[in-house]
Amino acid sequence: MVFNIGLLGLGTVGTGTAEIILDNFGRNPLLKEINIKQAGVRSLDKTREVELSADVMTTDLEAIVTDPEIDIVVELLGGLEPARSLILMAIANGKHIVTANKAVIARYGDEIYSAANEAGVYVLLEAAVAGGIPVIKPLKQSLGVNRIQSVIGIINGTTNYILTKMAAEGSDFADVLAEAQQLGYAEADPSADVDGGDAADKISILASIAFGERVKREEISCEGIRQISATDINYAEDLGFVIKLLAIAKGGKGQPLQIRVHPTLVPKEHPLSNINDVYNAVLVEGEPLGQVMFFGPGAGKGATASAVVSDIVNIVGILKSSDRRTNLDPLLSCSHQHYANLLPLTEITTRFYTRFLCKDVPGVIGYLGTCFGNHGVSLESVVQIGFQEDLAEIVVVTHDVKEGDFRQALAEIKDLDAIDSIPSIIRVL
Ligand SMILES: NC(=O)C1=CN([C@@H]2O[C@H](COP(=O)(O)OP(=O)(O)OC[C@H]3O[C@@H](n4cnc5c(N)ncnc54)[C@H](OP(=O)(O)O)[C@@H]3O)[C@@H](O)[C@H]2O)C=CC1
Ligand SMILES: N[C@@H](CC=O)C(=O)O
Ligand code: NA
Repeated sequence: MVFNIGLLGLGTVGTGTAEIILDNFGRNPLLKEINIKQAGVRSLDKTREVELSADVMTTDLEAIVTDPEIDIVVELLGGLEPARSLILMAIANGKHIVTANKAVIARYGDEIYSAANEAGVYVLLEAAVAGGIPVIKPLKQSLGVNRIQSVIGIINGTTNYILTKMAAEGSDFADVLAEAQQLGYAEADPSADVDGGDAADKISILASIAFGERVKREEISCEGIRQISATDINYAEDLGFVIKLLAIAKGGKGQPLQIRVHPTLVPKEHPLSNINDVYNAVLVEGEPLGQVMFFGPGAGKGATASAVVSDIVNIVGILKSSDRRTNLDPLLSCSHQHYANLLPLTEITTRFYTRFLCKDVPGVIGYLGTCFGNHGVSLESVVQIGFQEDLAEIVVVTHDVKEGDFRQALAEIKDLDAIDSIPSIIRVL
């Protein structure tokens, strides 16, 4: 049998996908039954790393998603439009979908999965979260009977690459970002990586699967890494931490979910502290399983294409074994009905690292302690690290506190005469 694929996009991931399909020796035998019928791109004049015949290449993407001979549409364009409309049009034409596009699923998953369920087609997206690491399918299937308590991940390769190089080599932020772009890790608009939006897209998808509810993407609190300085990386190191961009989803026991993305001081003995470069990791905690961690390459051509093609092969396997399209496998499809209630950030409990620049007047540490005490914030450590010109640099790490109480204490501290500025506030795992 031959299963026809329509590729939308032949960039980094599309090229990797075509390469695996065309070079099938020693891989899953089902690959031999997969044919790339069309590949849709923006420009036919670009030199391509992969050779596809001229009649396969097209700029007419609508013709691909409406082609009656195409069984599976593989969306690797990125961005919201035309990706969303093409996916919906493909579904309306009875095509199964494989996509790596977390941005479109995080925002339009509701619309896309409702249409797919109606049409009796699959929308598989293993490549959309943590690139080549199997995490979507394991969460849905292998871990599906657990009550999930938390999903904590380093799920953006670009920012992990940048933070690793800044910490290890003292590299400049802009230089390392350019390297990550060159290596094909970054999004077309890299601010999605750097400002945390890509990780927020991904954690909204993971949380939705782990906790069985839809998540409104716009409700996820999200901070990126632009403000992380060499000073904080060095102080974190001295205090026994590394700085990572974490995506955190916690819930269970009928409580509202908390979902957030922010740079975090991770203790060096924590398993996530050792995840470096473009590698990603997702730490899942559930009952009765306990902890399990998924680790591997989170971006890049081959790694991401591995997940894309595995999803294609999954659908081919189903198509070969059944012709009843209306009975979707519940472990591969999405049947969420309601939206989760998210806990406001002011209600979450976490530790904080805060760096203050203070006028070098007697008793300043005492003033800080009093303000924090007024709001029930207890301190794990207070260190006067050094001086910046004539200002004393003081670093405070709190115990677990409610974020709202901590912010109120900071508002009071900002008004103290002795405080010049508060250059950094970073949560601690
Ligand atoms: N790169 C990575 O490591 C990873 C990427 N992803 C996701 O995979 C998807 C693809 O990413 P990536 O391969 O890096 O992106 P690229 O920018 O490298 O490739 C995009 C491809 O889509 C084509 N394209 C884009 N817009 C249009 C349009 N309007 N009309 C026609 N063709 C269009 C481009 O055509 P042309 O070549 O002619 O310009 C190009 O071939 C994104 O959703 C991304 O988030 C997921 C995991 C990892
Ligand atoms: N830009 C993304 C690509 C994979 O999803 C990343 O850096 O992780
Ligand atoms: Na994945």
